[in-house]
Amino acid sequence: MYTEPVITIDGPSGAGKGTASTLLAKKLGWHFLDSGSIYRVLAIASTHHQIPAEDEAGLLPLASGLDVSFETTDKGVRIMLEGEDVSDIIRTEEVGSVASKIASLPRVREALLRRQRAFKQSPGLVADGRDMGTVVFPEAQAKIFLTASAEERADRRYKQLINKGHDVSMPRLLADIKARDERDANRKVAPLVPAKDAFVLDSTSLNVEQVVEKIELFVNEKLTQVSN
Ligand SMILES: Nc1ncnc2c1ncn2[C@@H]1O[C@H](COP(=O)(O)OP(=O)(O)OP(=O)(O)O)[C@@H](O)[C@H]1O
Ligand SMILES: Nc1ccn([C@@H]2O[C@H](COP(=O)(O)O)[C@@H](O)[C@H]2O)c(=O)n1
Repeated sequence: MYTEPVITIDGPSGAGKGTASTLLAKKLGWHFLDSGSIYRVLAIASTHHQIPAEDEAGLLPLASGLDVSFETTDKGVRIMLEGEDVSDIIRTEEVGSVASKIASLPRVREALLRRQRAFKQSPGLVADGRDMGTVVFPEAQAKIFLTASAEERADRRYKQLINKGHDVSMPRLLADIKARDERDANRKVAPLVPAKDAFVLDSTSLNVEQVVEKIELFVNEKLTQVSN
């Protein structure tokens, strides 16, 4: 039976997954799923509704009925929560940290599965996250696990946030990233691990173009194997 092709790019925060996935999806003309943004939006919604990040039963209805939409505008894709544009505020490390606490709750993850799988549409999907290749799209034709040292990732995030006018402290950022890595990698459900059949790519000393080039080589090889 025909099924739309999927490329997954998983890895820790700041490894460059979103950057590489967006470029790849654009080149292929495929859809793109930034699954982390869904956890981040849920983190904002939990704050709006005053539900603590540990309250799984309280968060469950919020996760199941999350009123999030992705709207394409002149300023790129805007992420809307309950009609409000949250594209910028979801990017802070504080929101990432709450998202990572919420993401450790098994029933919340389960409730978000269908929403993520709905992104798999013709002509294909590039999906970025932590468990895209292991849990959400285990059938994906090409799986990449993109990583980089924590110091390099913190440095990239620092520059990104400073450019957006945020006030950030580098030692705090590095500590937050390490804490998030630890939580994501050690949770019981869908931990941050490379899929068995993933291409593991360390981008610490690679620029964006080099990363995309290596991913494209791997993807082309995989997609050719599938079509033969
Ligand atoms: N290879 C690279 N070299 C230098 N900077 C990079 C590289 N890849 C991405 N960046 C920059 O690092 C920052 C973080 O990248 P990006 O948002 O793609 O990471 P991510 O893995 O998707 O993070 P998260 O999972 O937290 O969303 C961005 O400012 C991006 O431009
Ligand atoms: N597939 C995913 C994607 C994300 N998470 C959790 O959300 C946090 C924020 O993700 P970003 O990619 O936007 O940084 C992340 O730290 C994870 O805890 C996830 O569990 N699964």
